[in-house]
Amino acid sequence: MPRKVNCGIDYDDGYDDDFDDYDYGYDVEENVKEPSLQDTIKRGVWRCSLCTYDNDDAMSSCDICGILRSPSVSNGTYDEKRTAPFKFDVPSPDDLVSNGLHSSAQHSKAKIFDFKSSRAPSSGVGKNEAVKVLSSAKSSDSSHDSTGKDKHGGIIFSKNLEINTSSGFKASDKSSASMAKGRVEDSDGRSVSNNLCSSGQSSSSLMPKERTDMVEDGSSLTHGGEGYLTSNLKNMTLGAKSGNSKDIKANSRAQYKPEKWMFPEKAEGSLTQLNLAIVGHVDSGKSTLSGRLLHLLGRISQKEMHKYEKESKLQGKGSFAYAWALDESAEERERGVTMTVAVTYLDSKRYHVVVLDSPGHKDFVPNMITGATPADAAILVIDASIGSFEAGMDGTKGQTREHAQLIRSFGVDQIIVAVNKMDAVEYSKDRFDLIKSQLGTFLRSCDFKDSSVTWIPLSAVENQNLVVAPSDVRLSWYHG
Ligand SMILES: Nc1nc2c(ncn2[C@@H]2O[C@H](COP(=O)(O)OP(=O)(O)OP(=O)(O)O)[C@@H](O)[C@H]2O)c(=O)[nH]1
Repeated sequence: MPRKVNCGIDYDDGYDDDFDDYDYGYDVEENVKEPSLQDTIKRGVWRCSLCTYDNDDAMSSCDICGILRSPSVSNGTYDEKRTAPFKFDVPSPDDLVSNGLHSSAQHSKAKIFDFKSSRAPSSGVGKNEAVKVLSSAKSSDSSHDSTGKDKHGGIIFSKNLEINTSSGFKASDKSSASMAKGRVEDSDGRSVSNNLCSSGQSSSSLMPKERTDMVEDGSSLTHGGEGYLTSNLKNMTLGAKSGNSKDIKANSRAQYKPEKWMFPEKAEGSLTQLNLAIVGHVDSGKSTLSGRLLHLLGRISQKEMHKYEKESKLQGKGSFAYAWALDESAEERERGVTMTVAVTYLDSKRYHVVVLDSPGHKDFVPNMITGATPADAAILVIDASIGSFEAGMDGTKGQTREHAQLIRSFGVDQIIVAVNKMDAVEYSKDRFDLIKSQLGTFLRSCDFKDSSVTWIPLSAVENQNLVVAPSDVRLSWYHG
């Protein structure tokens, strides 16, 4: 179940109390009679057919669960006979929420990415900041401008990444809102991913895709890599996700065609949602990278960052300051380990990028599966340090392998490999090339095409190759 990461907006209601973050103006009174349906209709609200929340008449979808308002409810009138036509042989309302409504614009044009961007939330995902996925998995109960040139990778979000999407992920405005996701047991996830790599079948032969390359500048989508990290998201395109015979849910989704009224009217200028999973072995720096990007792109203010730095230092975990923006729970912060999928977003001119920061620890693979399933694209974060990359590639314990397999099984066929912590290996080209060679072979066995993988050497801690070209001379061999 997703939970928003609370960064960016301070819900100060003007009263100097301790509850500014949560004060929605609802004073609890005892013995207050529940308003009847008729009462709510008169008040200019409509009641959600799923969760029964009384929404303001102006809302086109439920503020709590995201279910669309039935077209039969209009102009303040309510036709009781015509409630939402959910049938048992079609996905439930929860499926609609979890599948997402915005990403379902499968034929939508791909647009150029620009991260200089706005802080305004898109209509697609609620007005708050972010969500954090709290899986019900049992384990969680335990204790700028891009001008890429080179042929390697890119500054992290930039060129050459074509995103295919068939799913979405609608984050409701309320933290408590349930974002129902299918619960996938660990064993299932593992067997699916294992089968994936052993199938040896080409995804394209199994699931012909409608893939529409609509990069506005018409630039090539061939990979090899160019630019810094953010510049590699600029050329993303949206189409149908590429699947595989073992694809977890592509088939079931493909069979179902939502009716027209189920899609909210897309306001002019509204953004298309793109779900970006951040995955990788434990401690590879996923949260630090995500936090750094949020900060660099203006989603975390300087003031908030100071707060995280101060608090993390006080707990003797100064190096986790950026990760704290994503890892919010006391336990996650104390252990320095992400346990649930943190969800936040970045807005570009065209896309509302929902960032799904996944846990890397093997105990939390079920959480990763639950939270990252709707991914349209992924950043696979690698720890370049000696021994750490090797640990992630370990056949039985390495989550680099497992996450790559899982992401592919979710239908994601384009990834950015963020070779992080390059500072720890003196930005060595040899180390980068070795990682690229070994991991590249494995990714190929998972049915990732070379042309769909972008490689970027970077350092989240030293802010190298994230949103601008690297300044450290030791990375001069990289021509991003
Ligand atoms: N030297 C160096 N350390 C880094 C870098 N990025 C992250 N780290 C450190 O790596 C440690 C783990 O970082 P996290 O961001 O928590 O890693 P994670 O992948 O999110 O961890 P899990 O979600 O628990 O798997 C922290 O001490 C970070 O400071 C980097 O670029 N260079």
